[in-house]
Amino acid sequence: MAHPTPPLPFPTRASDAHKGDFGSVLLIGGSRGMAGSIALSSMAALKTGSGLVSAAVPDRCLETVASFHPGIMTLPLPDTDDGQFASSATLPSTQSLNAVGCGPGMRTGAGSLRIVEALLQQNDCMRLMDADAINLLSEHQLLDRPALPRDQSTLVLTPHPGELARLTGVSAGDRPGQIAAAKTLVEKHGLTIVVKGGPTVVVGLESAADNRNVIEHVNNSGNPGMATAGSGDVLTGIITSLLGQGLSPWDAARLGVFVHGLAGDAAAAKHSQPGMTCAELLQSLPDVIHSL
Ligand SMILES: NC(=O)C1=CN([C@@H]2O[C@H](COP(=O)(O)OP(=O)(O)OC[C@H]3O[C@@H](n4cnc5c(N)ncnc54)[C@H](O)[C@@H]3O)[C@@H](O)[C@H]2O)[C@@H](O)CC1
Ligand SMILES: Nc1ncnc2c1ncn2[C@@H]1O[C@H](COP(=O)(O)OP(=O)(O)O)[C@@H](O)[C@H]1O
Ligand SMILES: [Mg+2]
Repeated sequence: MAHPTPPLPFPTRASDAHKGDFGSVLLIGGSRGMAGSIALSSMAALKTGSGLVSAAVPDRCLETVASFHPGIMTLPLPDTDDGQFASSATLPSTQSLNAVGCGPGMRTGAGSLRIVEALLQQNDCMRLMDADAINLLSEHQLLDRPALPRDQSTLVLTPHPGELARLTGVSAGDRPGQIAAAKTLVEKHGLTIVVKGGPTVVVGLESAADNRNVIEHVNNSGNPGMATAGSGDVLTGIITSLLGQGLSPWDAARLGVFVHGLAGDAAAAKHSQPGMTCAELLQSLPDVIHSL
């Protein structure tokens, strides 16, 4: 069946390519009770082409996350008795990484705060913040801190309307107001924001370096069957994977939401909108990439 046109082609592979050509990415998050979230992100990164995928998780979640997929490498960080990052947890070195995705299922304790604060400083690395990483930006007004590096053009945020309401103060029901508030943040910090929903809108800068023109892109794939737990965690992995494969934040965000929506459409066609879950969304990724 014909599908909508992708905003750009999916990265292709040279015949002599090796895994180092497709990026090493790190997903940070999860907590006891929400280990599935970061596992979903990690599996989505693997299924959209990342060469190497590691998940940094609270120590006691390691076996759970590792057992979801044999391709996921795991990195245990110190944790609290209730299974979230402890205040002694630090951001792993980003030096050998091509992209980092942070936030799903992480909760918002002291360790998570430390990690997000450190990640904000790493503007030489492609980064995505979702879910609790965004909630920490809101709770502690981290984007307003004087120590924030001015250039955040390597940062992508993927809030759902509830998270964007916390970040901007504009209520989740006011879609035009939310998009306008996202544009203001983009203009101020140079970052890219994926305003999730039906349809998802990507807001970014025309040219991150020297041009402050804010532009938007409305995604044309996806369906309400995707309003199911874990859908957004899958998107986190997809966009992080594409960032790690060398796409710009603007391209990774646009292609990522397109592929995610297309996988949602394939999952709904096979399993129905009410019947599809994040598992079918994830499983559909290889087929839809094949169809591009
Ligand atoms: N398997 C897992 O471990 C899962 C873990 N998850 C994690 O659970 C934590 C909490 O995330 P949630 O997103 O559930 O909780 P939130 O409290 O952030 O979001 C839910 C609230 O946001 C508002 N909201 C969300 N979407 C909206 C929309 N389209 N229109 C209007 N209002 C909207 C509503 O007020 C809703 O009650 C995060 O860390 C997340 O990553 C979820 O991703 C679900 C799956
Ligand atoms: N009505 C809808 N139409 C299209 N896509 C939707 C719809 N509702 C939700 N989605 C998509 O599903 C995902 C939900 O993300 P999120 O709320 O973060 O889920 P979770 O945190 O449970 O993983 C987003 O990518 C969003 O765009
Ligand atoms: Mg989410």
